[in-house]
Parts: sequence; C-alpha cells; structure tokens
Amino acid sequence: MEKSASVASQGQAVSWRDYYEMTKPKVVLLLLLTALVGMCLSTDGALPLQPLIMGLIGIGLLSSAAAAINHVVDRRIDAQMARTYNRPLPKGKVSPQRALTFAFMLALIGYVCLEIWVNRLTAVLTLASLLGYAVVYTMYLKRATPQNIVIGGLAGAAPPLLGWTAITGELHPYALLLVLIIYTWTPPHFWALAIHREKDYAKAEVPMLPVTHGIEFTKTSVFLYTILLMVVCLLPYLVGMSGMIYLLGATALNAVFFYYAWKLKFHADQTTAMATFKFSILHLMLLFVVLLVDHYVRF
Ligand code: HEM
Ligand SMILES: CC(C)=CCC/C(C)=C/CC/C(C)=C/COP(=O)(O)OP(=O)(O)O
Repeated sequence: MEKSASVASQGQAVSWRDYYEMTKPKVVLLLLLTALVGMCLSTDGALPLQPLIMGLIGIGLLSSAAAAINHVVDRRIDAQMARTYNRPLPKGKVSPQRALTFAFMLALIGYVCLEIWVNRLTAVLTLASLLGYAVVYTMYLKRATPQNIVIGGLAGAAPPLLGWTAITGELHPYALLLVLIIYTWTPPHFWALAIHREKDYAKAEVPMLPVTHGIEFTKTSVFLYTILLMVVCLLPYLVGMSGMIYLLGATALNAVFFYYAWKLKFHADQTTAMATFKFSILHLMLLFVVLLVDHYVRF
C-alpha cells in the first residue's frame, strides 16, 4: 500500500500489526485449541482433513471478525481505559470504516469456508457465536448488566461445539459438556481481571461486577464459580467421556485454581487478582490439552 494511503484520519502510520491486534490473536488461538479438542473428541477414528483444516480456518476467521467488531463498537470505552487506550481505533490508527470492512471480509471468507468445505450447521452456529459476542454482548449486555459476561460467555464457550459439529455434522451432549466447562470458567477468568481493573471500568462507566457490587462480592463470586467449575470438570469423567488421565489432570489444575480463588478471597495482596487471571488462561489451555492426551492415551 502507498504510504499516503496507509495513513488514517489522525495522521498515524498504519501497519498490518494494527489489523492483527484487532483480531485478539492470543484469545483466538486459545479458542481454536478448544475447537480442535472438540474435533478430536468427536471421533475415535482419524480426523478427515478437509473439515479439520477448513473448520479451524473458518472458526478462526469468524472469531477474529467478532473481535475486530468489538474494537469498533468499544472504541470510545477503550479510549478511557489504561489497559485499552492504546488500541488502533482509540489511537486513530485505523478508522471505524476500515476496521468494519476488515471485519466484514474476514467474516465473509470464514463463513464461505464453513458453508462450502465444512457444513451448514457449523457455519450457522459459528455465525451465531459471532453475533452473540459482537452484537449481544458488546453492543448491549456489556453496557447493561453486571451479568454481561455470564450471559455473553456462551459465545466464547461455543468453539468446542463448533469443532465437534465441523467433524460430525451433529450436536452431541458431550460437546455441550465442553461448552459448559468454558462457560463456568469465564466468570472467574474475567472477574479476576475486572477486580484488578475496577477503576478503569468505573471511569468508563461500564457496569462490571466490581463496579456495581464491590470488590468483596466479586471475590466471593470468583470463589463460588471456581468451586462450581471443579464440579463441572468432574462431569466428563462421570459420564464416561474421559478417563483417568483427565480426572487426575483436571483435579490438579482445579486444585491450583481453587488455591488462587481462595487466596484472592481470604489472603489477597496487590498481585493476587492479576495472578488469578493469568492462571485462568493457563488452566483452560492445560485442561484442554489434558482432554486431548486422555482421548488418545486411554488406560
Ligand atoms: C465473555 C467472555 C470473556 C470475557 C469478558 C473475557 C475478557 C478478557 C479480557 C478483558 C482480556 C484482556 C486482558 C488484558 O488485556 O490484559 C482477556 C484476555 C484473554 N482471554 Fe478472555 N474473556 C472471555 C472469554 C475468553 C475465552 C472463551 C477465551 C478462550 C477460550 C479467552 C482467552 C483469553 C486469553 C488467551 C487472553 C489473553 C490475551 C492476551 O494476553 O493478549 N477469554 N479476556
Ligand atoms: C465466532 C466466535 C467463537 C466468536 C467469539 C469471539 C471471541 C473473540 C470471544 C472472546 C471473548 C472476549 C475476549 C471477551 C472480552 O471482550 P471485552 O470487550 O470485555 O474485552 P476488552 O475490553 O479487552 O475488549
């Protein structure tokens, strides 16, 4: 692109990195891991290559598009928060129109990949997840209720189901169990961060739980959801979907998560909330790796 054409409204140079950042690449990568695990667990046999590859590309592109739309819709909120003021839109590096065009192109290519090379069920469910995150959560719930992330969390929890349907073309209760795990994990994941960033959200007038109900109530909620998560994580073993490797791995991971949530509630220092948030990401990543290992190495 010509340099003159690559300069947005406020005169700052635009690079591909700004577009890359709008896709929330690390979040999408973890979403794709959960989708891959959904794919692998859906069959005892070898995975067919076409829905495997095109499924991951399609789910990745639609998730990235959802993230880019979130950047457009939230640009004024993001401009007011220390964590996000530096993003490409609040900085004026990318205009809302260009960001939307980018998101629309990603969404279109992603949808076409799923519709043509995977199946319609997966295409429609993935599009519904995009709308759930970009429209229902970002445009409405985020500004409306402290339960925003509990309800909106369903979109981010969907990828294992999307992976499962990509391979089988059918819904299955086991896939919903994987969704339930991420759904229950989301509140402790996000509220730990929201405790650390409470002032940011209060300043931007976003009604996150620590702003509306206080930090102590939020810590209690993180603690209780973490206990609920420990129970939900037993289900794959109890219904016979996963075996001993999973049970041992999940129990170890949940014990550490419980320790963080307990410390956050009863013995917190300045660093505990952020440490809990960071561990939540490692927890989910390792939990899904353990599901995968358990699936292929049964004893
Ligand atoms: C409604 C649901 C969710 C909310 C509100 C939420 C919120 C957040 C926020 C605000 C951050 C940014 C932290 C920062 O900038 O330092 C973050 C980071 C992250 N989230 Fe979530 N999250 C949700 C669901 C998920 C899901 C479903 C996944 C993956 C399965 C996920 C994976 C991650 C990862 C990997 C990061 C770190 C990103 C980085 O370091 O760049 N999140 N989350
Ligand atoms: C198709 C599909 C599976 C779509 C889901 C896509 C997706 C990116 C889900 C992740 C959820 C997430 C990062 C929420 C944070 O938004 P926020 O606005 O509260 O956080 P922010 O302040 O960091 O932007």
